Amino acid sequence: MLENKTVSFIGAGSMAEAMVAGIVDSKMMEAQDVIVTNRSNEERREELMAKYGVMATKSVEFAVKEADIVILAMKPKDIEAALLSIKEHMTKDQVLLTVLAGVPLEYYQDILGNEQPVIRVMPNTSSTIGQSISALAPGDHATMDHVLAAKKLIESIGEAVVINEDQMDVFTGVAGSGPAYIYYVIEHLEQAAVNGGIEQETARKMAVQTVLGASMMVNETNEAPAALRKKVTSPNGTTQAGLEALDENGGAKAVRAAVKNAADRSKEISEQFSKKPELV
Ligand SMILES: NC(=O)C1=CN([C@@H]2O[C@H](COP(=O)(O)OP(=O)(O)OC[C@H]3O[C@@H](n4cnc5c(N)ncnc54)[C@H](OP(=O)(O)O)[C@@H]3O)[C@@H](O)[C@H]2O)C=CC1
Ligand SMILES: O=C(O)[C@@H]1CCC=N1
Repeated sequence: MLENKTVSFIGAGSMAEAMVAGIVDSKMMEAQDVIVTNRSNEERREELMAKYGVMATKSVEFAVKEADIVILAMKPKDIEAALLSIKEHMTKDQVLLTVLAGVPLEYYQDILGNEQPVIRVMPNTSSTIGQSISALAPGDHATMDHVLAAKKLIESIGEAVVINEDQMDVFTGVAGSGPAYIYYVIEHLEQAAVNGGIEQETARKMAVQTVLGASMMVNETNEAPAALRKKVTSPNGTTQAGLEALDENGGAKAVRAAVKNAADRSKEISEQFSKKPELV
C-alpha cells in the first residue's frame, strides 16, 4: 500500500528521527522515499541523511510538493508558522499527519481549510525500534482510505490503534509520555542495585531485563498483570514487603498522578489552541 508513496517530515527532531528510523528499518518504504526538512539546522539534516539514507532538504516547498503524506513534527509553539509555510503547497489529495501533543484537529482544519484531510497521531520514541504504540485520530475530511494508508504507515513503527480525538489526552499521558516513566523506573532500579553493592553494568542489565521480562510475560501469557503479580508474591515474603513499601510510598497514586498531569497538560495545550480570535 505504501509502494511509490513519499512521506515528508516537517521537523527533524527526536520524534521525527524515531519515526524515520522505524520506517526505514521496517523496509515498508524505500529510504529515498522519505524526506525530512527543518528551518535552520543543516548539520541535523546531514546527520539524518547519512544515518538513514533519507533525503533531506531546507525547502519546505519541495518536501510538501513531493509528498503523498506530510508529517508535522515540531513543537506546538512552532505550529502556526509551520502551517502557514506549507499551506500554499498542500493539496487535498495529500494527507497531513501531525504528531504534536495537544494541538486539536480543528486548529489545522481552520488554518488549512480546503477540506484538507488531517489525522492526529500520537506515537512514542520506541518507534526507533518498531515498538511504539501509536494512536490515530482522524479529522473531518479524512476518509477511510486516508486512515487505512496512515495506519499502515504508522504500523511500520509498532502497534497502532484508531481512537476518538477526545481520548488523545489520556493516550498521550499513558503512551506518548509513558516511555519516560519506565526509563525513570529503570534508572531507580539500577541505582538501588548499585547502592546495594552491584557493579553498574550488571545493575543496568538487571533493571532492564526485569522490566523487559515482566512486559513480555504480560504480552505472551495474556494473564492480567495483577494475576502475574500475585504469582511473584509469596505470603510474608520479600515481594510482599516490597509492594507494601510501594503502597506506603504512594506508588499507585504516583503512576496515576503522572498520567493525569501529562493528560491535563495535553488538554491545556488544546485549550490554548482552541481559543478563537476575539471579534472586534
Ligand atoms: N519526543 C517525544 O517523545 C514525542 C514527541 N511528540 C511530539 O513531537 C513534536 C516534536 O517533538 P520533538 O521531536 O521532541 O522536538 P524537537 O525540538 O526535537 O524537534 C523539533 C523540530 O522541528 C523543527 N521545526 C520547528 N519549526 C519548524 C518549521 N516551521 N518548519 C520546519 N521545521 C521546523 C526543528 O528544527 P529547526 O529549529 O531547525 O527548524 C526541529 O527539527 C512535539 O510537538 C511533541 O509533542 C509526540 C510524541 C512523542
Ligand atoms: O513531552 C511531550 O510534550 C511530548 C509529547 C509526548 C511525549 N513527548
